[in-house]
Amino acid sequence: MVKQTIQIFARVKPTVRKYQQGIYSVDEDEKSIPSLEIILPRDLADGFVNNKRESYRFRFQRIFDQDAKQDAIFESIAKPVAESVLAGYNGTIFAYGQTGSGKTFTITGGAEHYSDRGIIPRTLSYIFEQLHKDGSKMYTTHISYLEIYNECGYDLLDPRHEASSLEDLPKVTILEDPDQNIHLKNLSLHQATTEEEALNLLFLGDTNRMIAETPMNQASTRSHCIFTIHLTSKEPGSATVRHAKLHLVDLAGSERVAKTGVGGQLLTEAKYINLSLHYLEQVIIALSEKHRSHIPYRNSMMTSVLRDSLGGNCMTTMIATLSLEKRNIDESISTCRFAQRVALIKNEAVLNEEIDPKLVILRLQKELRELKDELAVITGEPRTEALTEAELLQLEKLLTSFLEDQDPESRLEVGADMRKVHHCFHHFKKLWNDKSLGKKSPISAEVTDQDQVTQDPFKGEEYKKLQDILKQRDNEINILVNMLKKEKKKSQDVLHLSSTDRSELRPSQGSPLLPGNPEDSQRTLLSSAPRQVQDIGTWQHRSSLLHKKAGMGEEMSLGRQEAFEIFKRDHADSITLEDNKQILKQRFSEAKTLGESVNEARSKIGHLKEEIAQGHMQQMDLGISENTAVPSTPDQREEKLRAQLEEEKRRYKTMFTHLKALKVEIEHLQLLMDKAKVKLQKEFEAWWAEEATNLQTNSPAVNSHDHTKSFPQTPESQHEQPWTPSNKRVPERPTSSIPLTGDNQTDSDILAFIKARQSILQKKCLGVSCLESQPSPSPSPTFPFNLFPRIQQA
Ligand SMILES: Nc1ncnc2c1ncn2[C@@H]1O[C@H](COP(=O)(O)OP(=O)(O)OP(=O)(O)O)[C@@H](O)[C@H]1O
Repeated sequence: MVKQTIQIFARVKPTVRKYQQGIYSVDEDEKSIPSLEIILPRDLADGFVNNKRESYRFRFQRIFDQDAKQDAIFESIAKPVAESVLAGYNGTIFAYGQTGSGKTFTITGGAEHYSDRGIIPRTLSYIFEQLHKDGSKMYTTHISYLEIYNECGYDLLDPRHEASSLEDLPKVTILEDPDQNIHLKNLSLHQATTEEEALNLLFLGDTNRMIAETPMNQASTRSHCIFTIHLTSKEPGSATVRHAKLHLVDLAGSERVAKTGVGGQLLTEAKYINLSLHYLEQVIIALSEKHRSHIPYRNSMMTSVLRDSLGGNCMTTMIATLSLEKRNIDESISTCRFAQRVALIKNEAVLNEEIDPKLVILRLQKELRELKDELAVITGEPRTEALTEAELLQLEKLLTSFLEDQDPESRLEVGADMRKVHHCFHHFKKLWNDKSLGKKSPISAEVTDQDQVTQDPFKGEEYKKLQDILKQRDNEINILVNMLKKEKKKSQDVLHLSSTDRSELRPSQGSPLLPGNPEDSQRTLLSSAPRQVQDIGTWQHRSSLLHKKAGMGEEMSLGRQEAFEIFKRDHADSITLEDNKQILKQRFSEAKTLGESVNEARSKIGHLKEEIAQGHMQQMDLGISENTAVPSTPDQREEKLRAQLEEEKRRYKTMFTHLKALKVEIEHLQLLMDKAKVKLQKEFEAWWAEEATNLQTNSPAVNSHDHTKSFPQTPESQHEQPWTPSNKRVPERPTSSIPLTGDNQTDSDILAFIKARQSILQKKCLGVSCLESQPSPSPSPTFPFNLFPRIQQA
């Protein structure tokens, strides 16, 4: 058992103005416990009661200041927890802090750069690396991903549901057994045999979370997410199985108080934005107070799920995320106070071991059999059913070893089963009879089987019967072999077909290791044939899921497509997308070159082996023709070849390891890009819908169903006749004719597109030459909509 208090760490998010003067200081003197001092600025302090303290000091295991990178966070915080999980203990890491303080960034990571990977992907990578290295145990890994919103649990990984809102996801409920163990009904567990499979699950869950969120339920802000890695390990031959769970928790934003209109007074506890965080705090308070017998875990779903992590069987770590800007000082102090309380909680982690249930069942079955036999002997009701073939075989073995044993003291143990006892007697009788027959006619021992057949008509019949059975078995075996051959051919065809499909996807594919187009094929890099089939499946599934989720399944009209292209081009994320695309291309070309070298090394190894084998053959031939002994020590040439072979193998191994690492990076980058694409699509859809609604309410052209009404197209005409919701001049003064269809949806699509194009053109115009021709352009002269909010903000 390991007794440990919950470890607390602080992480300060980079502020816009780096290190705001005098707001906080970090004391990380090696001799003392690291502490964070938050200093209330004078003006802020003045506003409160007179005896208000001006600075607060909080102690943490470690404080990560603004420049701390994700790899440092993983090394110091997550790696030790992952190690305990690998050893068989439960672990939890949870991030707590106000909205926007960096919880998601710390737990999952940022979507912009590969180096921004958070604790979850890095932990998965570390765990799979360790599992791969440790050949002494058999491991199985499962993943689950739970979201809790408004006291309801949702399964983010359910493969049958393609959610468009949170309610579409399967609801997860809590069940408690008599031993007070919590079970989550409806939460699916997915086996992941590789890091890649586990990352795909993380990606699926994150996409579900993003798609399901609505403006009312800003998923990451208002909900809690628990990503769990379930690890089972067993030593070969051992009956003991170890189970360990690692919860990686991204809590909802912790801003606990809202400002009321009256004097900015803080609201009371009853007005917590997030009730379950309030209950979490109550559990923490109860646990940190001595002599409290009742801990109110059951008050909320989140505390019930995390029951073991808080004061139970778990190694738990908390990361307090802080956004230390002037306006966030209250929240930051409150987060630190919460952490100080958490640090008082003691956990007792034990190894979760149990005997393999399958072995227990086998043992109990054997015991039951023996007891039944004994009972039958005692009650005088012997069992009448015939012994099974397996039982007879086992008995024959026992008899043979008993008879062959020269020790006069040896015993024949057949248990309390009368059928077996009878069988033994029968066997002995037969032996006895055979022996006495043998004594009577010693010649009989020399008689051949065939002779016996002709001599004894009864035995001849048996012999024929046996021959028939043998023939029958031969036929059966032939049929089965044919079937097997057919199956093998079928599976080879499937593999061949899939790799052909794949090569069609990749126009410039040169070798199985070298996919041609980075955009759609790196994911399968390096995989062997059966894996490739599986990879394609995963990728196609994910890709179609994505497209369906983002509404890309429906065909876009040309106008909408054009608007989407413009939206995409001008979107703030497009630079990141482009950057990642470039990095991806670069990585892919590195992988391609490396793949070529790996292939080269592989064929070189093959050639060297062949040369060595040929050398051997020549020596053997020589030995045979000259009738001399083959030299037992290798000659110089062979030694040289062997040295080259070793060198080539080393080179191959190094390059292969590098290639594997590149593959992981490429896949991660692709996940990031996929995610960014979904986000973009989603934002576009939202914007499009909003524009369409606005147009429907504002435009008389649509409302009146006048098919001949039209819309201005050129920026020039716009400048002459500005269109605003109030003057609605456009339909009255058409400058070009765009016929509308009369169908509300279609018309609003057309109108929204035209508006979008106008706005873009206008922006371009404002940005370049029109500034010169227009004496005083208004910042948003004609367009009533906020077309690209991000651009305008920028
Ligand atoms: N350490 C950091 N370095 C760089 N960027 C960061 C860091 N921490 C947070 N950010 C950025 O700040 C923004 C808000 O962070 P994040 O979404 O992680 O906050 P959060 O606490 O999870 O908020 P919420 O409660 O709404 O989920 C994101 O754009 C994120 O990329």
